[in-house]
Amino acid sequence: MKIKEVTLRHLRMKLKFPFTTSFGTFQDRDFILLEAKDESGNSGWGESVAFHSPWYSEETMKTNWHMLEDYLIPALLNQEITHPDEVSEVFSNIRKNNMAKSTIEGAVWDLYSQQKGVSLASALGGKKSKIEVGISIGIQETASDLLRIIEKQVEDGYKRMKVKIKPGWDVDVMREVRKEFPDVPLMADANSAYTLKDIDTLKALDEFDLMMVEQPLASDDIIDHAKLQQAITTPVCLDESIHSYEDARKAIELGSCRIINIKIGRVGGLSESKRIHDLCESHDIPVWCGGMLESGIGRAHNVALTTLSNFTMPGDTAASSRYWEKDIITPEVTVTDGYITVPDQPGIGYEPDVEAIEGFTVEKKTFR
Ligand SMILES: O=C(O)CCC(=O)c1ccccc1C(=O)O
Ligand SMILES: [Mg+2]
Repeated sequence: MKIKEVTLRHLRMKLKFPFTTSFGTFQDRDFILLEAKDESGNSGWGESVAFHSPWYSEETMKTNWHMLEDYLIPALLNQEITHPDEVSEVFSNIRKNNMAKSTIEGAVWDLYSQQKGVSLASALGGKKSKIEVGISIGIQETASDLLRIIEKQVEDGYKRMKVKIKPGWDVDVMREVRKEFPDVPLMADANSAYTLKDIDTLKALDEFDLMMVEQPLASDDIIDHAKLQQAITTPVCLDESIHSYEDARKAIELGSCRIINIKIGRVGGLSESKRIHDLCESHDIPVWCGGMLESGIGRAHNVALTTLSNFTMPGDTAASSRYWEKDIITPEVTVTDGYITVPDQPGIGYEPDVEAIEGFTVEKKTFR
């Protein structure tokens, strides 16, 4: 296969509800959508999960646009590719910028599976026909607001509740949640809001029988997390700290976590996600698929990845309607009794809604 043409679009979509984490609040979602065309004129789609601002990681929508326009697209255009795993070789002399790389690699995976006539899920080696999903709930004004939201999500069937925490919104809040929902599968995500000085607070979370605490310490750390994991009974899950197979290998070797959240963009694409998945599987480390407030395109890639066997814990890939008044794929991603049915059509399995995409487009550029 050869990529003959790439179109970048800057989209701006309004989130239904503001989403607050320990590092800031998201209201609008600005992101890049990438369409790659092969020699037969088929289109493959990829989404950059980089945010407008460098809060979650150093990458932003603009750094991704720059990397794609000036390095990644020129490197890949007209190159003969027989398998998407080769994309990372084409980019091997370009350091990091994983979310930018993943944007175009995802589109190549979509094209590849269309050409093979199989779903992206089965091209990746996934076997599940439905996947179990949970939901991530941002920091609220009051604990009672949080409790009402959890009540609604439990009613809607979501399989586990993830509550965002930060200093001052942690132990007391989790205690209230546990009191009202003693049996609900529950976890907390700190997005790096703590240090080892807060060890007593983090130890106090052990009382709530959490499935895990996600990324409590620094976004680039695996040493202190290993110390923390020694000191608490709640399993530590790493998100921000894992950018590659090598990071995962070292974290497992050090005992920095017992669970890993895989985000396709953060690790540079689906091929690397699969390698991390396989490594974790061989070490009995369960994985789950994280979310980045994606539109339908990124969401479809997450659904496909989650069909791999070691995705044994519910991920953050909730229904399109949780985020958007109108998504950019048809059908939208829907959740029934906590499950998403995996599409079996070739490629990502959802149809990009080009009219809706054009409606959200702020800027567009085509490269040949
Ligand atoms: O619903 C989602 O897409 C996941 C929401 C979420 O938890 C999140 C959202 C923005 C940035 C980081 C994270 C995270 O998983 O840490
Ligand atoms: Mg997280």
